Amino acid sequence: MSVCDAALILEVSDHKLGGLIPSWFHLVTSIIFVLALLYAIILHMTSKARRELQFGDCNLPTVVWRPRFVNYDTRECSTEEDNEIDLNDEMALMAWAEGSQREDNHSSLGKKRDGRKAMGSSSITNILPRMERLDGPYGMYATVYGVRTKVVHVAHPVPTRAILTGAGTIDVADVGECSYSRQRHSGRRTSLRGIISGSAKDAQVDGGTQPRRRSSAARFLTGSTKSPAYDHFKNFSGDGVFTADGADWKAKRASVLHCLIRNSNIEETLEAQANRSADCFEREVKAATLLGQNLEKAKSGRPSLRVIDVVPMLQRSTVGLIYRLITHHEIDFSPNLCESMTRLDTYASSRRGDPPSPRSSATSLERLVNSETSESGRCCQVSPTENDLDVKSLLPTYLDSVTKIRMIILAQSRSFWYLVPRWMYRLLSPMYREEEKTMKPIRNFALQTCKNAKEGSPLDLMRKRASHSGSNAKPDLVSKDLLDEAITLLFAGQDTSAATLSWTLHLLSLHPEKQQKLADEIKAALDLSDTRRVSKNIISQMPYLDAVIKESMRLYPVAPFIVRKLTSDITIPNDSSGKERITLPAATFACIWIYAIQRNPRLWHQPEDFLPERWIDSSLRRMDLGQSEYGSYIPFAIGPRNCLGQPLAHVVLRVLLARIVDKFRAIDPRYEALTRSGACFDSKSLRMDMQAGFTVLPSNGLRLRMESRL
Ligand code: HEM
Repeated sequence: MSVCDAALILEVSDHKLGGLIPSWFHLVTSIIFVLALLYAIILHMTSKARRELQFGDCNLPTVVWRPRFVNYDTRECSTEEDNEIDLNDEMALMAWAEGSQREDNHSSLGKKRDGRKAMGSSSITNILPRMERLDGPYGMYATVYGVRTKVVHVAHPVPTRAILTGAGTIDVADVGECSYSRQRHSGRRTSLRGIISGSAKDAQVDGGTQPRRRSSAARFLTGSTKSPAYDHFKNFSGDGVFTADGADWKAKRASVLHCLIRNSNIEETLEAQANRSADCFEREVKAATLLGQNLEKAKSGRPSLRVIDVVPMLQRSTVGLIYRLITHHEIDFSPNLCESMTRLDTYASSRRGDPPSPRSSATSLERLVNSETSESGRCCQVSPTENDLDVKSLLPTYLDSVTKIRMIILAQSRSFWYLVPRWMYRLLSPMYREEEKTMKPIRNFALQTCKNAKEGSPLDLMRKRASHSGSNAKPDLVSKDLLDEAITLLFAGQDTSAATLSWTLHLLSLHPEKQQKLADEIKAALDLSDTRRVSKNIISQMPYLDAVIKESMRLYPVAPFIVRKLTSDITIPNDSSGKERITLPAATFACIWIYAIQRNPRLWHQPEDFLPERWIDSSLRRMDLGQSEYGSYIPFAIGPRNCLGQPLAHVVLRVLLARIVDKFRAIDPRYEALTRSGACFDSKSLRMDMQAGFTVLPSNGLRLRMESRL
């Protein structure tokens, strides 16, 4: 029955009743009718999409997923709850540890989170049990998101390879025996048997004897794209290389690679800059520890354990690194020691009633930090220029804002607003207003970065290339393309490295014996160099360092999932029979759960354990099917849109971690208290939650005691 029919019936009955039905009644009934009709249309579309995924060639268990009417929740940033126990207070910690032993609830600290968890980390951490329950081919399942957006969830290397690189897809034109499109990957190929069975066991490197496709067809391409799955990033990174698509992306990626990564002296620059960032981190940790100890003494008269949150310190040192790399503007972003000491001095004097003497205290702290810092750990403090001051003053709000924007963007993609047109989101959503407010400091910082870029620096070189110069931009103006790229590179270069190092320190603090093993390896390697600076050459002599970083990125890939939209049907063999096929239909979104692939028990032996040895010990290596099947370990993604900064990250992570572990012992006070109390506990229970952003940091920071090794 149409709306007109309904109106006619109402009119007729109204006529019969002699016009007794009031006009508001007509209005209300019509509205109800239209809404019911709309609902029926939505139901029809949703079930059609569901049928497409559930039956036919796709054949996946499918659930309908309703987006939430949520706004971004600022409580995500709150640290109050985790500060319930003062980690600086030894007595409180011991009481907690003893209490935990009695109640066996030592996981409560750092784990007690309410409904907020449901927004982000739980959907990442629960993905494997959900897949297990639904039992689809390769563990895949599908969701209809909103009305008819089809999403396939993947945590297995076979569909992952097919989606991200095009490898392992079946030529649908072939009948009878299956033939497979395959590609070279880092010089090796996966075996057909492995692909068919879906088991990594059989997917060893082979000699490439399987049939190859003769004609060049779209199937050799990846068959997937980022657009429009990443449109909700557009307000953040605009048309930078991360979000651009098609020819624009190709030109931008080529430009960034040319100007930043393939720069002739990038290796030396990177090594020097990474060591400089390590110097800054070291100085900051020492200053914060001393400052905190003095503050505590001034407050209570007794010494404290001095636990510090290392996440913002790592963020400052990594943002300094990427900033210097892309601008050639020499600056470090450590907070001013004098200012901090002045604050402490004023506080102490006000308690004593003395007049404050900021200068003497500031100088003494500076002297103390420098005296405790080895030759290599001293930052060269050049007198700041106006440009330095400008960009330094923007840094604190910049870092707060990038931390927050990660959560806003994720919240938006999981909300109702993701499904409506962008203009509607901009006009009506309070989340958009929050997003805009958060973007202002990010744009200001990136703008200042572009302005400070020196002649010959990567940003300056990009400014002169067609890909980034903008159509009408005057040479002295910053084009939108360049600004977008600066936002992209500053974020991609900083957030990912800081987060990876945070997770690595977190895991090492929960495994002191492995930390010691690493420190011994670093010491042996650095003892051979007179400066104690880490070079690429030294890195190559530290296999355990490499293994620790790999293992930490396996357990905590900082981009826990990535999304693509399929541009053509993707047909792969079904894992149960190998002869049947599954076709993921074009226009479907694929969510590749990197976090879940890298913890998949089908691929990894003791998947939840922190076991760096698995990367070195040949007998352990053999137990990990994931180590030999391409697509099982993908913290940097694979395919044409893999991480562009991977070569940089490789050096930065190793130099920084080696320098940090060489200087400090990272101690988790909770682990220490539980050990001292004699409790029997599993260190996994002390692992931090992940903050719900599109990249993941430890929720509520990472509070450690950084004890000097010297
Ligand atoms: C621990 C360090 C890093 C990790 C784990 C990491 C991880 C990733 C991942 C998983 C992607 C794919 C994202 C997606 O498809 O949604 C990606 C893309 C990207 N990464 Fe990284 N990254 C790291 C460091 C860096 C650094 C240091 C830079 C640059 C200076 C960088 C620049 C980029 C860019 C520009 C892209 C987009 C590439 C494109 O779409 O063509 N990354 N990264």
